[in-house]
Amino acid sequence: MEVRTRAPGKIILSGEHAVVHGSTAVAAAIDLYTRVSFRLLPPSEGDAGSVELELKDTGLAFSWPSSRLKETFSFEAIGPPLSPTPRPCSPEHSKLIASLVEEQNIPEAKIWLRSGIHAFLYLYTSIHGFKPGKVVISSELPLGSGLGSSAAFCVSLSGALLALSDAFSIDRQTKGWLELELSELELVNKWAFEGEKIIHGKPSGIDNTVSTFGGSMIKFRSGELTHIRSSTPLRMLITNTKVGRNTKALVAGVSERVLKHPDAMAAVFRAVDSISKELSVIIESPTSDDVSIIAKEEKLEELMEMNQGLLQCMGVSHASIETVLRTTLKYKLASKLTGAGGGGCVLTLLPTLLSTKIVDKVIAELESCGFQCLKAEVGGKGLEVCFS
Ligand SMILES: Nc1ncnc2c1ncn2[C@@H]1O[C@H](COP(=O)(O)OP(=O)(O)OP(=O)(O)O)[C@@H](O)[C@H]1O
Ligand SMILES: C[C@@](O)(CCO)CC(=O)[O-]
Ligand SMILES: [Mg+2]
Repeated sequence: MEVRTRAPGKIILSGEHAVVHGSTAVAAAIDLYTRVSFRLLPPSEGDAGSVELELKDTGLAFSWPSSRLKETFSFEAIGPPLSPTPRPCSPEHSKLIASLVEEQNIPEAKIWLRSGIHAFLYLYTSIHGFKPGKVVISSELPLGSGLGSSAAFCVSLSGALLALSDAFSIDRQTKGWLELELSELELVNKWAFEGEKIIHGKPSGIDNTVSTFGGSMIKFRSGELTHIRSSTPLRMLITNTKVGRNTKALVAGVSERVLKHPDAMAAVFRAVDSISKELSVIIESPTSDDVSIIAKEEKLEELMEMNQGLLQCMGVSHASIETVLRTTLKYKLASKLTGAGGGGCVLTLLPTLLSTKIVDKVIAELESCGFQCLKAEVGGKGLEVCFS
């Protein structure tokens, strides 16, 4: 039996980084997905089989003989890797996994894949031990660009692994895409969070939570999710600066600034918290006509600009992001970075009454700078599962 899963990426409308330090953030799923297919392989005679991973986006495939995994994890200090409940990857466990990743000779140019492969091995062996199996992963999301590719990777992977485990009492004969029960989604989210810890270092959990549960829009603070409903659909342009960056390093950079300037940074995080709270109230506020829609969108634009200013204070903007901000401002459009920053993606609010002609002009100018503009629906389903 094979299981397929898909989990969405996300945009953060306000509160990235500050959310790691306890502030409120507002985010939504987008309709770009990471997809996983997984099947357990029958061991052949005289051979215990292998755990195989194919990463379609990079054209790379990896394989670990089950016997090699067994031998590595026989190290007494960590005990068997199988775990019925989500738990963090201990430093000893992490060292053993790092040695298994090391053996794979990942090309130097793709060394950034290491953390994802590390998370894969941790989740696979924790949920299925050394059982041979094959996992194939592909994504519509740009990787390492602020749209939550790491969370979509961990959620779709955890969902697929759990769907073929004893942890789920799901009817595997049902055809088509299924949404899981709340308790099953919660379990997926917890495992995905452990995977995100391996990739991000110190994640807030917002990305995996949005990817797991989806919904129209969410407010997130200290692990708590509240669904909010936008009274008018928001149109966002996503511009990928194509400048590569790494969330773990950016999150660590902000923590260093907190150590150096604790009072100033606490004030910055408080300001972000207020912005996110106000943003969520405005998003939910009813609109009756064009005048009230324009007023609402102007407030949202101002809050996005204020949040961007504070992200600059945190040291996570980038010259490429500033170029996008300057370009969209020429058309009186407000933008902010989304996700970890340092390059990656920028959000621009496209007001409801903005003409298609202007949108096309902005996109053409941004693309002439070498950036890539993406159109994505804001809000949508979280993790889905399909058996075949
Ligand atoms: N489809 C995929 N195939 C292989 N590895 C992936 C895939 N998606 C994510 N990854 C892993 O996640 C890492 C990118 O995660 P990172 O958190 O830096 O960026 P992001 O999640 O796209 O952005 P943000 O965290 O700002 O939303 C990659 O380096 C890789 O290890
Ligand atoms: C930068 C950050 O706030 C969002 C990354 O999408 C990190 C996190 O919350 O885990
Ligand atoms: Mg990430």
